[in-house]
Amino acid sequence: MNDLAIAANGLRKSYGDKTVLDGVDLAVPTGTVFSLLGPNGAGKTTVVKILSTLVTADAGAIRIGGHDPAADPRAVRAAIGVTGQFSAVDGLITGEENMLLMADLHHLSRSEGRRVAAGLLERFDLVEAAKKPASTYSGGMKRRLDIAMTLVGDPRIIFLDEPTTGLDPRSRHNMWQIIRELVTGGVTVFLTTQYLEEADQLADRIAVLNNGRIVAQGTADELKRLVPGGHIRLRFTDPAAHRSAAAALREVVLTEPRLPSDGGDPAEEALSLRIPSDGSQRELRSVLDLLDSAGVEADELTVHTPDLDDVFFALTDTTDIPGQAGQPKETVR
Ligand SMILES: Nc1ncnc2c1ncn2[C@@H]1O[C@H](COP(=O)(O)OP(=O)(O)OP(=O)(O)O)[C@@H](O)[C@H]1O
Repeated sequence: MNDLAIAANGLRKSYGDKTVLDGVDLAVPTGTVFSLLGPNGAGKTTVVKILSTLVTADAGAIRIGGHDPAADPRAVRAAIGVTGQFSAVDGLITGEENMLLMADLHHLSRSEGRRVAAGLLERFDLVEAAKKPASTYSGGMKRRLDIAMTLVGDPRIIFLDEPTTGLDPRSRHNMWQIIRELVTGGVTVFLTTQYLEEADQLADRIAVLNNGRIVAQGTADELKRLVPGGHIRLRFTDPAAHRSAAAALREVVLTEPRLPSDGGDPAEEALSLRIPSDGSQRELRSVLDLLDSAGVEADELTVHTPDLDDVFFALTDTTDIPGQAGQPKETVR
């Protein structure tokens, strides 16, 4: 069993009469990626701020790299790196100067600072841009520089608060690669993200935060098993074929009103059928057999297996989305 890089028990935090964290427990083994998911305002950034000594908790026991942030914030700060939603990069100076500034903050000697900065600029593919003002960098380059700056102090635990928000898919994949390499090097990563796919790709364990509490915690696969199974979706262009199929499949088909925010074309949706299914060959065959015996052919057949989106919508309330108050994304399966 790994040592815990991050351990928190019974974290509580209120601002005025608003309870932001209402008894949060977290355990992150050394050398793993832990992802905290939650809707906007769930309290993710507050957790990161507390664990990284920027804010004090009202209650709870915390250990970061074995140190208590309340009793020994310096030891915690020496062990961690934090890359927040708002970058530490100074746009007025060059990438290299930003790096050297960090080296100074970490009390590295001039020559050591230059060596570390050069190595990290190389590693993050910023050598060509190093002498240009950081304000001229793309979003992805700024984010890479931000992480490179975080690594100057060689932290063993890194907090990444929404590291890929606003990045294009290529930059996002580059960032994922960087995170994987950090973990291969033994670093522990605590990641908050709005992208469920990101947690799915990177995290060893995921916790879902909602209304100040952890409502589920586990591996991506464990979380996916918490929500009802997937479904087969059939689409038709011919209303008569749709009617025949609905009659043939009436025992198994799901009558499911689409939610306004699902964004599908209502006319198209009206010609769709959903059949709860585990996506197995046996279930697919029985649906196809029923369609065959009714003499109808679907224009499109897709198999939907539960993903983290389903988990997220099932476990977090969505009261801030008009038309979706308190409902999961898919009402029935
Ligand atoms: N300094 C503060 N004073 C008062 N309220 C605060 C403060 N910081 C955070 N909050 C409130 O605490 C709640 C949680 O905020 P937090 O930033 O932790 O959420 P989040 O999950 O990170 O959200 P997002 O995904 O939008 O960044 C919000 O309702 C926010 O308004």
